[in-house]
Amino acid sequence: MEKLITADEVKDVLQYDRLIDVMEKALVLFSKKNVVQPVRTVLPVKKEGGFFGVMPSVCEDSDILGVKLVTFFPNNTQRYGVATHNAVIVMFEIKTGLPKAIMDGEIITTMRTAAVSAVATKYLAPSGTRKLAILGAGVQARSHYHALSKLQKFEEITVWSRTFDSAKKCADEIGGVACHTAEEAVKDADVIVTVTAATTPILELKWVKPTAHINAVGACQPDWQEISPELMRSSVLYVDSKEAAVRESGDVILSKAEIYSELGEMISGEKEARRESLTILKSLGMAIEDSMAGQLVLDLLNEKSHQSKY
Ligand SMILES: NC(=O)C1=CN([C@@H]2O[C@H](COP(=O)(O)OP(=O)(O)OC[C@H]3O[C@@H](n4cnc5c(N)ncnc54)[C@H](O)[C@@H]3O)[C@@H](O)[C@H]2O)C=CC1
Ligand SMILES: O=C([O-])C1=[NH+]CCC1
Repeated sequence: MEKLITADEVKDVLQYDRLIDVMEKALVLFSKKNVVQPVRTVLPVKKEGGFFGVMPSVCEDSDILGVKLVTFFPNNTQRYGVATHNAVIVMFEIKTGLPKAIMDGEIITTMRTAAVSAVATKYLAPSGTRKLAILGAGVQARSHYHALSKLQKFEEITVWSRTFDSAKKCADEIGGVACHTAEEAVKDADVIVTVTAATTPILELKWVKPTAHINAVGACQPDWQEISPELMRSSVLYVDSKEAAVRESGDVILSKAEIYSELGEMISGEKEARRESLTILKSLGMAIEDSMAGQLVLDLLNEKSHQSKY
């Protein structure tokens, strides 16, 4: 094995511009059935109310063979002062199957999830978008602000979370305004991001603009919800993977909402980008996103070492 790559090294090279392009490619490859990837294996870790997820993927057309091992321990930040999501990614040579790198997967999880939401927002946000609302004030709240700001400068940004103090801290960091209620935060918002660890709905149909685009990123278990069933059923629903959405997403399963399209099908023009309708991306996270982001990190480290030599 050639490389062990730390979180700092990943952070040093990974940039949203390149990552957003790579995620767009990953979504299309997946929907065109060029990726072999089972729905995530999830093992519960009951004492901490968490889980251990195993996410392998192969894409022979892009020389990708990798796996992410990820944990979600929702009480970590409050109890132990560490991140709630932790991960490693292992990359293998497609030709020989030899392992080529083990890298930190926390930064990649943080950034690739926001980059996928940026891809969806690029196609689905209404014209004249000016206001972004973020529900949740943790790691993904911040990464979503950074990734979505690559698309445009928002005139207004609001943040709501479980406690006003955490919303205020996040809002101060990103130049937004903290709100006391989710309803207040999403009023007139063109783009809404739900990035909470909530397990019951926090966003209602009657609060949102009829043309809003919502990136629904939390609630990745079949009995967890972030979005009200009425809002799910009233929106044009996009998902990263249909197979995963009907197995893993409580928002999809419990509302019985109809899925309109995978993101990859919409990007490649097989399905419409319904920009002027109320749209939701239900994002669960896919293994191919991690493996392709992992390969991007290897490519960027390679480019960096060449630059320093010449
Ligand atoms: N779709 C995907 O690819 C991915 C999804 N996620 C999901 O995104 C969500 C956010 O992740 P992180 O920011 O890393 O977590 P985090 O632990 O850093 O932040 C979670 C935030 O949710 C808030 N929160 C917790 N319970 C709440 C409730 N009942 N109501 C309102 N707010 C509540 C917390 O106060 C905190 O601000 C999680 O559900 C996570 O599983 C994370 C990574 C990838
Ligand atoms: O894709 C991912 O890594 C995750 N999705 C939900 C929790 C972690």
